[in-house]
Amino acid sequence: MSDQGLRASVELMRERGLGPEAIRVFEHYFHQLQAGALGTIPEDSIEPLGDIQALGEVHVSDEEARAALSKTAVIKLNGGLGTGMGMTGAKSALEVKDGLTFLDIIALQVLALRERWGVELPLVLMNSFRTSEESLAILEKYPDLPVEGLPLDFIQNAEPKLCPDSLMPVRWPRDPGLEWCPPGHGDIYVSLVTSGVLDALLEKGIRYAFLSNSDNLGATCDPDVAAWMVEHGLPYVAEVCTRTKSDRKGGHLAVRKADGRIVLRDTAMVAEGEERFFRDIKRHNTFNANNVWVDLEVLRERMTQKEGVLGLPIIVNRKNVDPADPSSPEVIQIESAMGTAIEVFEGSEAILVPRTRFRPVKTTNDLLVIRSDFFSLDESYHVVAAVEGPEPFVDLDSAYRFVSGFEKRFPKGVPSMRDCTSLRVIGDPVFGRNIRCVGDVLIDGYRRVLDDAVLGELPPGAVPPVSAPGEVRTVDEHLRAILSTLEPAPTQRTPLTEALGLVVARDVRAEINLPHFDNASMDGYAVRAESLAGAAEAPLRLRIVGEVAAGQQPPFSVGPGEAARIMTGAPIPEGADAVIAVEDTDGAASGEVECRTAVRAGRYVRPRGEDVTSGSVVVGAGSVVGARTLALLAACGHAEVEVHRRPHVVVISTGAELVAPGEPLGPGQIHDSNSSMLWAAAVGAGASAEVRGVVGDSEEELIAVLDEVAAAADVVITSGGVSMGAYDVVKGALSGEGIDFVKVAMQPGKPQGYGLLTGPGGRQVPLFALPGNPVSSFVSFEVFVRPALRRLMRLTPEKRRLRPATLISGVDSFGGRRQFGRAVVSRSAEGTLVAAPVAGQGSHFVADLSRANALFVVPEDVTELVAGEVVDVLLLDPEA
Ligand SMILES: Nc1nc2c(c(=O)[nH]1)N[C@H]1C(S)=C(S)[C@@H](COP(=O)(O)OP(=O)(O)OC[C@H]3O[C@@H](n4cnc5c(N)ncnc54)[C@H](O)[C@@H]3O)O[C@H]1N2
Ligand code: MOO
Repeated sequence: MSDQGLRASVELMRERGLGPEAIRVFEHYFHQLQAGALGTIPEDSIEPLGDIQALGEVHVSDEEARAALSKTAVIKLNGGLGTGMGMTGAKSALEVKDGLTFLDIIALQVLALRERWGVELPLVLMNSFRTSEESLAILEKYPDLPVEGLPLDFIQNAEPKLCPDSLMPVRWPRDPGLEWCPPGHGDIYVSLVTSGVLDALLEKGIRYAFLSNSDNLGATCDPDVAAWMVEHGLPYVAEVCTRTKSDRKGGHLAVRKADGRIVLRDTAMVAEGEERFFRDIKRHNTFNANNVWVDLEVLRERMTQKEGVLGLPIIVNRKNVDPADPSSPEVIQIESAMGTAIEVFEGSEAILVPRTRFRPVKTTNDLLVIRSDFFSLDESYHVVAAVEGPEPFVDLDSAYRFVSGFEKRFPKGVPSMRDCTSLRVIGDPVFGRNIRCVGDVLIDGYRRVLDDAVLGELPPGAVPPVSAPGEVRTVDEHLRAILSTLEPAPTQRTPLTEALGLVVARDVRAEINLPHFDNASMDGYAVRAESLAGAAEAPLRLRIVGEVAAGQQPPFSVGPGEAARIMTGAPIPEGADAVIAVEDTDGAASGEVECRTAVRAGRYVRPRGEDVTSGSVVVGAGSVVGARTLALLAACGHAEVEVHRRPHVVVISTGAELVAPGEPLGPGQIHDSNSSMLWAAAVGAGASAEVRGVVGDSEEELIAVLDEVAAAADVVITSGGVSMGAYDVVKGALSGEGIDFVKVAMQPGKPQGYGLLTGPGGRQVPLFALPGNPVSSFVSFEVFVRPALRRLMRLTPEKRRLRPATLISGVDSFGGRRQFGRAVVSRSAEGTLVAAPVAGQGSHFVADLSRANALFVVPEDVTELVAGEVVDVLLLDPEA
């Protein structure tokens, strides 16, 4: 790697008009990147943060508060585009509450604070070039907002995205705007200098700045924190909140052993293999709320000293040049995080604040809760909960993920959530006006929810119309919930022999004719048909002018009275229009050949384009690649075909009792049979699969393994650890990680977990947590995982066909659960199917499972079937 990449980048930055500080900072990080810096913070270099000041215990007089606020400015990070919610403009322009956008609320919060405390309290946005105009237009509504001598915003710097190998600036002519990225929010310190805002603030006597994200409505400029900072003469204060299981992925503060300074370790800064320490919420028990207070004088001094290079830890972010297109080339974005500046200042402190100061709106689930009556805006435009207790948990289906889909489905406002503990929506119903959610609500499969509906509240003894979380789901509800999260896998050009069983993503056209040229279908002699007129009555002799074998191009032509010896597949020579088979001649190799029959023109000639004409569609989108398709594609000369990518499944078994087959059994131990079984079932369904092995009963170990596999797996299947036992590790580790644990009204397979695991770079990986009993695991695979894999591969039908079969013996079943029994199904003499249930129907009978070739289905409302009754069966093996 040479400095060529750096020179080219700097050149581009100059052309774009970026200032010397921005370029110096880029150079600084570029050299670090070249030197292989990863910006990681190893666990053994830090100690947990330890005891810190809690905001609740800070006592500040009104005078101190006013004094502190009078020297403070509010700066909002406002470059976010809300791409995660399908937005393309400024995220803060989204209407979030009572018809107000984030920016309206921010402006009103600031104006209210000014009035309450009689202070100037400037508000400044750090925009990107894409958010500035739209944001300032919203703030125009507030003529009193601007403060003399200060702009309402400044624009953050930009830098080129780099090619990972050459470190050259990436070129993306399709959309050159995507060749640039902001250098992370750590750039705020540089941009404050380059924009002149830092000097302007200090000139006005503003000494402190409160920095926070504009999508965090809890981040109000709290006078108590300001006063505490002033009282203790602190250069820098970071707000942290107590960490819960659902904050395992948020960055945390820690103390660096080497110099005792506080450092921030964000997700991207975790050393390989150390995820489990990072996620250990007992060890690192607070997270960084990204609300930061800085002494601007100290900042200026430091920036001057360091010529604008604050030296924040580098973050090497790997993305695709077009973030919306995962198949676009990978790039490196050099970034830094605002909060890491904590390590730069001697004497920085952290303060523990209530979670109400961390209320970001990252998803439309968050948006629903904020918009609802669970929260209201008080007279200072602070977001306050209208009722006590935890916020409702909301999980909307994928149709609501983008703001556009969300607005369309709540055209008359969001439901009342004051009395709601959870709301899950499966499917994509449109909600009417004035709807109330009470308790736990699950909406599944509705087309619309009517005006004035009360959801979840039922008179005593009534049967719920839909099941609520924690209660029992039907098999169909659970499958629908799973499938609603899945879309066909991205397409990929794939070599022929790797495409077997995959679905063709776009029509394939022939670029040549088949046959490619007129050729012989018999060994014999190429002739002009007219030369042999009359040969049937008396043999005729033709002069042999040459010979042509398959693979040759004849350099001669065949005239009247002439013949050329020809082999099957060889091109017909010019002049000839038919072939006489060698059997109808004397077989001479040279001189003259005696022909004993006449031939019509075209006889034994396979004309060019007879099979396939160039330009025609030979394999249509949607067809499944099999041996015959491969023959055709290969014949047409295609080495690759564009198909939906084969999903890669990783299988993990859990349980301390498990040992691998081949290992001796200790007391209480059993062999792991689910790993091999689920691996084979996945491969049988068309996926590629790998066995990751056994994880014992440690949550930390499981999380570490999942962190690792989430980087490459397309689907993860775990078995075991999902029921009610004391060591149910999967349920323990993954509840609150996006995985839902439910009971499904089926037997076997009642306890089930499913959800999307978040991997590196926000990759969403479907995870199935199947029950441990071997038969339960197998049946769960058949009923839930196989259809899901088929959806990813775009194979149809997703579910196995049900066929009628006559039971040859009776069976009992639980009422209220759909039973999937195991049976041997065969054909009767009349050709109908008969099903013989295997003897062992318990969830642990592996031998009877292996004997069976079908599952039979006993519906939920049936408790007994007698011999001779007809049941639906799913045949597990293809019929010959
Ligand atoms: N009190 C309750 N207990 C159980 C309930 C319940 O509702 N309340 N549900 C039962 C049902 S139904 C099932 S199914 C199982 C599911 O159990 P887990 O998923 O938690 O699985 P484990 O407890 O880890 O194991 C169950 C069983 O399967 C054996 N096993 C586990 N993994 C493997 C493997 N890889 N290869 C072979 N065998 C395996 C394990 O040794 C246990 O015997 O819970 C019931 N309990
Ligand atoms: O429902 Mo469990 O799955 O009986 O074995």
